[in-house]
Amino acid sequence: MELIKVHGSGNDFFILDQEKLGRKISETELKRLAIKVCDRKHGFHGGADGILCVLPETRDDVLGRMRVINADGSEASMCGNGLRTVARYLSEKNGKKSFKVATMYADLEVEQANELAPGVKTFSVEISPVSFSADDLKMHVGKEELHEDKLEMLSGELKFSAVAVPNPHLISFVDHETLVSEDLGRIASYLNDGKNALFPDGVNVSFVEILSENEIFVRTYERGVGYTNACGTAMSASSLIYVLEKTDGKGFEKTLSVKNPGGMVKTIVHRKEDGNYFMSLIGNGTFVAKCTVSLDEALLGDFSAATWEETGEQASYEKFVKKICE
Ligand SMILES: N[C@@H](CCC[C@H](N)C(=O)O)C(=O)O
Repeated sequence: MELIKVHGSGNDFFILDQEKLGRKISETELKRLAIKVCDRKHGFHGGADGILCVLPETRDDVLGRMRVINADGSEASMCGNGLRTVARYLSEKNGKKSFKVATMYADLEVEQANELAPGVKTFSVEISPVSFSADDLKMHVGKEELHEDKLEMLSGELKFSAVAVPNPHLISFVDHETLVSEDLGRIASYLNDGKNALFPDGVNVSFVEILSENEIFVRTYERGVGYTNACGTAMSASSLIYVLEKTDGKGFEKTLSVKNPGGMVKTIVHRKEDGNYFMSLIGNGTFVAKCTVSLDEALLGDFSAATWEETGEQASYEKFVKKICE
């Protein structure tokens, strides 16, 4: 089986192209594969945040389908950082620069963009559909929507907004001290324990610090994963809430820099004529290594005979991160 180790802002994945596998991988195998391969201690080459399974599509403008399997084997409806890497994969496979990728709930527009820095392949992807409704969020907080509201059961101080893009996100604007505190882990691990009444299906939780008018920092604890270097849908959701709550709506169609522990992306928040929102998420789609591993051995967690061939792209990405941190 061929795998490609990829990342978007340090949010890392293995791409598995179902078409190249030769046989259909079963649901049980896919879940088990994600758990085994992604394990940070015993997985393949340091593990990953998830597996991105690429499946064929027959429609002309849709070049493929992306399925997102989190490190714990659960399936997510979307993955923004992952979609950039899948967009790049399908772009190179089909020799096209602009097309659509099917995801669980929508066919999303993707296109190659100007490189963020020399040697850093960059893609822009659509993040949508957007919903604030408790039903779509599978949220039970006694309110239909959450917009900068307190949730006393989580914190006496913090205010939260909730939005599905379409995976669920809970967002709080905080000061720097709170951003780096243990509060994020405490709140997010409780909300993702599978037992709590507020988000029984879990939720991605982000703390956001406003750095300047056009710059925010987003730190995320992901459902099904834990702390990540970055979460693309969280950065898009945070950008939307930022524009709605902190710019009096003046931030639409403006490019925002979104810093994260793994690097930086750009976002643009759009409002359509029908009043609906969508975001453009622009950032790296880095291929770290091309790998081969036997599926049967991977399912047993045995990677002793696997191969790992670095592409050399990571060096350019690290140079880019060094520059933005100066
Ligand atoms: N890292 C992703 C989101 C992956 C899915 C998430 N953990 C969930 O369960 O919703 C991103 O870049 O958006």
